[in-house]
Amino acid sequence: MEKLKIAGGYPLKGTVRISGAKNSAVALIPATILAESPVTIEGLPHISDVEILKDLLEEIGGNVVITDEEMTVDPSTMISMPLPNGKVKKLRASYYLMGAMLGRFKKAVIGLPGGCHLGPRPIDQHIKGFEALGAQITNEQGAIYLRADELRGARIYLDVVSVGATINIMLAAVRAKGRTIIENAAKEPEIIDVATLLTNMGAKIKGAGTDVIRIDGVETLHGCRHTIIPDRIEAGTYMILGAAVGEGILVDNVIPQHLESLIAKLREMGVRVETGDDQVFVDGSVNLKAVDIKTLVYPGFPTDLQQPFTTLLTKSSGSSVVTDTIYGARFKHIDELRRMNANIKVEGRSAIINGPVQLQGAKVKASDLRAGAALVIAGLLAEGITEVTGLEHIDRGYSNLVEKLNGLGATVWREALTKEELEHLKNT
Ligand SMILES: CC(=O)N[C@H]1[C@@H](OP(=O)(O)OP(=O)(O)OC[C@H]2O[C@@H](n3ccc(=O)[nH]c3=O)[C@H](O)[C@@H]2O)O[C@H](CO)[C@@H](O)[C@@H]1O
Ligand SMILES: C=C(OP(=O)(O)O)C(=O)O
Repeated sequence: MEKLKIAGGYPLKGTVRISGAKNSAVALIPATILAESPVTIEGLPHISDVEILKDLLEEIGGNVVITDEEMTVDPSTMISMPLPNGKVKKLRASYYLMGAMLGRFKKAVIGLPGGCHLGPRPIDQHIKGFEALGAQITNEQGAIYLRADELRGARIYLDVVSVGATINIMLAAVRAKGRTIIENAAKEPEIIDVATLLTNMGAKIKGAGTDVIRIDGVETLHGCRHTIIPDRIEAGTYMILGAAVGEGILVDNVIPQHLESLIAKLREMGVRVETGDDQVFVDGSVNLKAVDIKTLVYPGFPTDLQQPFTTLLTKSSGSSVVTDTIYGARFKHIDELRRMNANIKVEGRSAIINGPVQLQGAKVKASDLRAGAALVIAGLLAEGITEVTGLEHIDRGYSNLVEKLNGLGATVWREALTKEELEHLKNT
């Protein structure tokens, strides 16, 4: 196991290129199960979620080849192998195996998903959708058993706007008989990306990106080639970092429209942000004003940027309030930021940040992926050396992090944990 060491307190500048979106990749890869011939996905991020999904597709008999940023999946030899335990527990998106295997094989056994611990993360809306399509579902010892004689299109109203449920229902419904209508669907760009892949595979989908999606089921789906959209959360993380320690950072390969809520907030703080067709320039060498943020479903401020943004607010003058309406307990990074001298209080679903403070280097632990991003930015802002453990979380979602940061002039490196540190981590 390793830790990340960061020599903080130095300004960064230069260009960083954003990788393909994690939250698209982790749905596109399971979607390949639905095809009858090979599918190639381009622009893959180098992240552990992708590696685990590759292994899971191989476990069910798929032939998967990855060369750098491209994955080709031949799904023709796949079978509906039960996956009740093991690697499915390591990521959230293993729930997409349910929709895809139900769509193709009309049966699946998938262990309940893992992913970031952000408080309760139920999948009742996924189950409600599959049942409406005609599946019988039971939960036995932590695994979901799904079976259908046939899938029939249905009108499904989501009680909660859910990215995962919207995509999962879409995955099953493309192979159902007749029309499915998903109402109160989520509108995140990753949903459009998955619908684009499925459409290129021969599916009939209208309305992805709006809150009503119509799917007309088809008999077969075929292979195709697809390029993943840029990761708006990775891009947003580097934009926040640019505002925190940047003296001019160009974030390249980004769709600026996907980040309008963040751009508006950065400008409200006084940060200079300029947008091009597929680039965003951020200059943070200014005094930052305190602002409030409230996370919302897309196109509102993304919950996945809340934690990194909290770090930025430690540098701004005044009192800022961050409210997470999606995950009310997504504040595990706060205790670690406090160790680094941040002045933050948590009250219910909100964190109140008083700034500016000069963060100090410390030994901290990432409890989840974006907590990790928050601590890395804190380490770059802090005086002295910061050591971040819990890298397995960061590796789930940040492609080539060390290389990208050092490319901007940072001094960041990975180091093996000592025996004492390993022992200490086991006991905490
Ligand atoms: C792999 C992936 O794409 N992960 C993203 C996805 O997670 P995920 O798809 O798990 O998140 P959802 O959009 O489903 O969750 C949104 C809210 O709905 C609730 N809910 C969800 C499903 C359900 O059946 N019942 C229910 O009550 C959740 O507890 C949460 O409060 O969207 C989240 C919200 O933008 C992001 O933080 C995650 O990065
Ligand atoms: C919460 C996240 O991921 P996941 O849903 O995969 O746990 C995230 O990407 O911030």
